[in-house]
Amino acid sequence: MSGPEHGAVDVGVGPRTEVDDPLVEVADLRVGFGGTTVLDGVDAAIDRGTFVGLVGPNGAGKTTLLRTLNGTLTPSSGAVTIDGERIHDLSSKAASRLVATVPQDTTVAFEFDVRTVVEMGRNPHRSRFGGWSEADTEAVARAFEWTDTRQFSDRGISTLSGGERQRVLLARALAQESPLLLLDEPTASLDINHQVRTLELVRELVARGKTAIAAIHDLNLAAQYCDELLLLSGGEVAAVGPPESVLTEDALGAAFDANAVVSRHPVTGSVYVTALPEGRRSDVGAESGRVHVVGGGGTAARYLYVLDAAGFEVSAGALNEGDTDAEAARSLALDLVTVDPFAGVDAAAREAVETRVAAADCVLVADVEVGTGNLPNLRAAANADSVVLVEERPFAERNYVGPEARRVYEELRARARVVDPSSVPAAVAAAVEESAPDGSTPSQSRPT
Ligand SMILES: Nc1ncnc2c1ncn2[C@@H]1O[C@H](COP(=O)(O)OP(=O)(O)OP(=O)(O)O)[C@@H](O)[C@H]1O
Repeated sequence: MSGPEHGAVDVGVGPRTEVDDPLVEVADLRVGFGGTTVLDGVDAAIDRGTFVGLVGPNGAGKTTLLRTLNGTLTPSSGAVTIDGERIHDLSSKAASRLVATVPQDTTVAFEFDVRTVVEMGRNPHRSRFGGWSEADTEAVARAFEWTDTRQFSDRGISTLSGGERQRVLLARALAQESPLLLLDEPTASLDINHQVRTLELVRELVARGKTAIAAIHDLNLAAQYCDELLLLSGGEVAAVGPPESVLTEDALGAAFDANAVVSRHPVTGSVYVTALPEGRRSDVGAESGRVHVVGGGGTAARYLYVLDAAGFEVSAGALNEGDTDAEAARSLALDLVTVDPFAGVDAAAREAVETRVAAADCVLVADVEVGTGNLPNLRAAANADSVVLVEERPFAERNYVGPEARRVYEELRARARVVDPSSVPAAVAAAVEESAPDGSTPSQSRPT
């Protein structure tokens, strides 16, 4: 496989072995436990300087593949070659000079202090009686700095939180200075800030020539950060290639048995997967009826995607120009009412919103802040003739700007149906059906 910077890539689905400059080659790998085959004929070739995301459902074999790549598990047949060396023929020290691993389980068997744990990353480079070199000191210092863990260096490893421990084990792996870095769920216990920092760091290391393979459950993070994805399903490679060629609705349906809509993220531009509730896959693209969505600040973007993909005629607004939800609506070519940022909803925009609300078979109010900018939208929703759905958030947690905002929102909520986020598409479908009784067709034409 090759990263974007490596020129032409084959975007076809299915295992590929033709790459420009492979660091890792996996040939017909079979791995089993007892009588059960877990990896069944896996082929892969991974270019230097590529960040590959290993994705797939629980039990697909991602961890097993990583543990076979680093030599911990021995395959029943097939081979793993890293930098021209068959990994299973090497001593564990020689293998550790080629591959470093950040494991999923961050438990460390003994109570070491953090500095000692990070320094262990240098063991593969040191001779039995060799002292501590300048290169060792520098590698450890860099690893601390990159992972923002120096402040833990004197603490016992077991006193750290799961996320802090994960960063320390990343530091140990970086101190190892191997050309290949394996990460098993590197963001699983990290807060959102450290998730992004960790993946940005991996990207930076990859830009400097390292090759990284990470098992990542979050398909959207994987799509955003990885050059290529390898989708494992039932121990086989179901698809491999750039994220947009791997994360297709059909491939996700087959591998995860999931009802998913694939679109583009309005801010990052990467492929974006939204899981739909069970049982609605057959309705993708098949729904009809008009839905007006009140959102703002990114609260509504995913509903705009999901409802549009389901086939509804969706309008949105009024939203500030440049707002994340406005961008999402625009990228989907939805019927959008916008106002200039901070200008407020003027009379023309209010009328445009009221026209759309009146024409809608259902109005959906996303988890918005209740403030001056949104009041005309919320008033229009409160006066709608059709079913109004409000995404639930406890009153106490809402941010009201003034008593009028609270009054309008309470009025709205008193007449609206409260829905939880996972049931929005189903609730909209039911609401639209109610507004078109006896099989009549819900409205389809756009208000002008
Ligand atoms: N030591 C073992 N003994 C027996 N079976 C095992 C062992 N390790 C893994 N398995 C089985 O192999 C299959 C693949 O497991 P693996 O951990 O590689 O999947 P995974 O894709 O990483 O899953 P997850 O997403 O849940 O972490 C599973 O069915 C698992 O139960």
